[in-house]
Amino acid sequence: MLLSLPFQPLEFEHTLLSVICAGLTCHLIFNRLEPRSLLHLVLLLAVPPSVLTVLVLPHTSGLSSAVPLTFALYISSLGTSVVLYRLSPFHPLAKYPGPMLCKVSKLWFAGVAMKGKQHLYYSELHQRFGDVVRIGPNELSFRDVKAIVPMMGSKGMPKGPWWDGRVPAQNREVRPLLALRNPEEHARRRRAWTRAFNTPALKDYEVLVDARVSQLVDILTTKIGTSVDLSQWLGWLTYDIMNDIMFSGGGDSMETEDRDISRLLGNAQPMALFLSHLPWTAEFYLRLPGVGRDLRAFRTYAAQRAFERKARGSHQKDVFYHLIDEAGLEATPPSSAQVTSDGGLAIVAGSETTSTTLSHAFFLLLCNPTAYRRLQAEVDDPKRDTWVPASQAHMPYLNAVINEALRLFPAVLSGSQRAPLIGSGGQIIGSHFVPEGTSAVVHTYSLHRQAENFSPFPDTFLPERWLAAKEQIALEPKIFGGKHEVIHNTAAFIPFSVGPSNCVGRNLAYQEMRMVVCTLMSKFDMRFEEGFDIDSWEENMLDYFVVQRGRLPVVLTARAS
Ligand code: HEM
Repeated sequence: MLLSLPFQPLEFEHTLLSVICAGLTCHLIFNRLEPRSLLHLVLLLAVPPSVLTVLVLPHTSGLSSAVPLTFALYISSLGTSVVLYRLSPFHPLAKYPGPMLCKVSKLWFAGVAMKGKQHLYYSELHQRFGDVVRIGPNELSFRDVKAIVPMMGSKGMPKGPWWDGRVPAQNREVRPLLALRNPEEHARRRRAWTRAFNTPALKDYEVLVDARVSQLVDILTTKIGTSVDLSQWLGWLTYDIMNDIMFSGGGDSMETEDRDISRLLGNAQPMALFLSHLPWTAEFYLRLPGVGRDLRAFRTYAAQRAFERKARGSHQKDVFYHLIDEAGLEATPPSSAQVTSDGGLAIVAGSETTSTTLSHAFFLLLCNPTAYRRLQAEVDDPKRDTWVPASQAHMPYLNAVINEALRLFPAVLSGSQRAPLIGSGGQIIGSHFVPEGTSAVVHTYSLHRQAENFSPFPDTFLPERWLAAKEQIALEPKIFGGKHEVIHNTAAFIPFSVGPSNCVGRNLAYQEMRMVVCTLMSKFDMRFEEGFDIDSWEENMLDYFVVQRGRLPVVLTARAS
C-alpha cells in the first residue's frame, strides 16, 4: 500500500543511492570527529536511516519493510566503507603489518582478549610480524626498546582511549589517577601520590607491612603439614596491607578468609578488558540493566573504606592523609569523590600486582631448587641483617629473584596504552609516526622475553642474570663463562612502566615483596603439594590487565629458628 506523501517520490535507484551516500557521509563524520557519546552515536546511527525511511517507504509495502531495508542499507554502506578504508593504502597505519581481522575491527582483538590470553596473542603477533604490529584498525603494538622513552617518557604521550572504556561513563568526572588522560590534571593529582610514597612515608609503612606479615606467619604456622593455596594467602595479605597503608585499617581478609573481594574484582575484569579495547561500546554496555554490578559493588566498598577512614581520623600518616590533603598543602583541596576513586585504585593497583609477583616468585623458586637454595642461603646468612628492610634492599640474590619474576611475568603483562595528545598532530616514535587518532602500546611481556634484550635463555628463570659478572661466573660458569653471548638490557625492563605516569608505588612494592619473601623463607620450608601439575600455573594465569591466578598449593614445614 502506498501512503500519500507531500512530495514527489524519488526513483527507486535514487532512493537507494541517497541512503548509501548518507552511510558514507556518516563514515566521514566518524573519521573526522570520532564521536563517542551515546547521544552522538544514536544521532549518527539511528536518526539518518529513520529520516530516510520516508524516501524508501513509497517503494515498499509499508513501514515494516521500509524500516529494516533502510537501516540495513545505511549500516551496510557505512560498514563496507569503514572496512575498505581500514584495509586501504590511504589509512594512516596502512604500512604496518598485522592480521587482516585486526586491521578491520578491534572487535577481533577484544574477543581474543576476553579469553585471558592476550599477552600470548601479542607475543605471537610480534613473532609473526616483527617489532611493530597493527593490532587494531587504529592501534600499534611495539616490541622495541627504542620506543619506550618516546612513547612513555617525559616528552611522550598521555594515556590512550583504552581508559575511556575501562572507567565507567558514569564516573568520568572522578577517574582514578591511573585513568587520567589529561597530562596537566594527571600531574596535579599525582603530586599527592608522590608525597604518599616518598622515603619518610615508606619508612612509616614498614611497621604496618611487618605486622601483617607476622599475622600471616602465625596463621600459616597453624597449617603446617597441610596444603595451603599460597597464591590466595598472598592475595589476602597484600590486600590487608594495602588497606592499612591506604586507610589505616579496615581490611580483615586474612582473618575472615574473604573470598568476596576477589570475586567482585575477578568477575568484572574480562568485561572491563573488552570495554577497554572497544571504548565506544562502554556507553551502551554500562546502560544495560543489571550490568556492571560487581564493579559498582567494588566502588561502593572503596567508598565505604574512604568514608569510614574520614570519620575515624587517624593517628598516623596513611596514603589517605596525603590524598585528602590533611596537611593543607594544595590550593584546591581534592573532592571526596576523587579521593574515593583513587582509594579504590590503590587497593587494586597495590595489592593484586604485588601478590601476583610474589606468587610467581614462589612458584619459580619451587620449580628451581638451585635458585631456592641460593636464596635460602642468602636469607640465612648471619652476616646480613635479613630482618631490616634497608638491608634487604642490598641482598643481591633476593632482588635478582624478584626482578626475574617481574621480567618473566610482569604483573601488568600487556603494558599501558598511550595516544598522541589531542591537537598535537601525532608523535614520532623512533623511525615511526603515530598519528593523532591512533594509539600505541609497548608490549611488556614480549619485550621482556626478547633475546635481543635478555640472553641467553630469555624464557628461562635465571636470577643469576641480575648479578654482577663475577658472581654470575662463580655460580653458573657454563652459562656466563664465555660460551654464550650475554645480553642484559635493563632499559628493556619495564614492569613498573616508565615516565611521568609510571607506577608511583614501585618502591613500596619492592619493600613489601622483599619483606614477605625474606620472612616466609626464613620461617618455613616449602614444597608443592604432591601431584601438583606445574604446567597448570601458567595455563591458569589470565591477563585481564589485572592478572588472575590459579591455585598455588604448597605444603609448609616449620624451620628451626
Ligand atoms: C609488583 C607490584 C607492582 C607492579 C608490577 C605495578 C605496575 C604498575 C604499572 C605497569 C602501572 C601503569 C603505569 C602506566 O600507565 O604507565 C602502575 C600504575 C600505578 N601503580 Fe603500580 N604496580 C605495582 C605495585 C603498586 C603498589 C604497591 C601501589 C601502591 C598503591 C601501586 C600504585 C599505582 C598507581 C597509583 C598507579 C597509577 C600511576 C599513574 O597513573 O600516575 N602500584 N603500576
